[in-house]
Amino acid sequence: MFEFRNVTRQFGSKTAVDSVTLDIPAGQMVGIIGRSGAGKSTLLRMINRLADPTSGSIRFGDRNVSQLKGADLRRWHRDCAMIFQQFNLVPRLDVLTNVLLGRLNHRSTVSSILSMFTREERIMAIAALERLGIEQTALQPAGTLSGGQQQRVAIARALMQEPKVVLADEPIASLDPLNAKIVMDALKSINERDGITVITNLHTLDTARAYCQRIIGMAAGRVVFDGSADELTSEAVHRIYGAAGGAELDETITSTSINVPVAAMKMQPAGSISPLALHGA
Ligand SMILES: Nc1ncnc2c1ncn2[C@@H]1O[C@H](COP(=O)(O)OP(=O)(O)OP(=O)(O)O)[C@@H](O)[C@H]1O
Repeated sequence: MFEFRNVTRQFGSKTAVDSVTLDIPAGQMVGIIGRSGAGKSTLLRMINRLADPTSGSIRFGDRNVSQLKGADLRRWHRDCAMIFQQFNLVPRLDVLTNVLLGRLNHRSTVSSILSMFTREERIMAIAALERLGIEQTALQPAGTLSGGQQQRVAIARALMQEPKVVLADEPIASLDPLNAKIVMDALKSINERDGITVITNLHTLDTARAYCQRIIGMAAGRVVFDGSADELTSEAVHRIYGAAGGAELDETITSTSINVPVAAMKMQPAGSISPLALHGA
């Protein structure tokens, strides 16, 4: 269970996250939506301690996440895996080794430096790749894979951590609709099958509606919506996307068109704007 209490993060005079108070029970799949600059990434980064709150606190069970240091912080990084828009793999290392790197926080420094992974860990890594449907890429350099495959490797690496929480920062923003669906299906499976809490930033409403049991809408650093897909009315959509700009907003422009048939996407004339180009609109 996460407890956010008046979490605020300032960068100079800019308030990126403004007094956020939330509870997230274990096992939820939560989508955070909002315009570019609404504070979504900063909120996620504070959970993973890539940024610290200027004030307020984030607790997970009996741990005060914002105060963890040393071995406790390393344990937190093990329990809280993060997936990024740009995958963050080591491109020249093979896929299997990239996945095995997810075990580093489980190991002593010496065995990590020597890359001494056990047979069990290698079997576990192959099983994770099989689960994501990319075991045939195990020996390829990660940098030679397509974006969708690389994101699946990143998810396999996250699974190797045996985390309690997976944070995903715009995990499908660089992907075509078919790969976006594969990656979101994988995150949903991690949530439903393994009971892992998943918190993901999404630029797009339709994805949040389709995959997340709970949607949190942010505007100008504040939570302006918190509810289910059914509760996300057009009035709520305007509160989330309109508050920052005031412009009239058509819900379709926040869509990845994850449900658009791939054939239809391919039929677009060269040079036309694909729905994906509208990310962050
Ligand atoms: N390291 C930083 N230094 C200065 N300002 C920052 C920093 N990180 C974020 N900001 C500012 O804080 C605000 C929120 O940024 P954040 O990246 O959290 O938004 P976001 O909703 O994730 O946007 P996007 O969807 O574009 O990633 C923005 O105005 C941004 O410019």
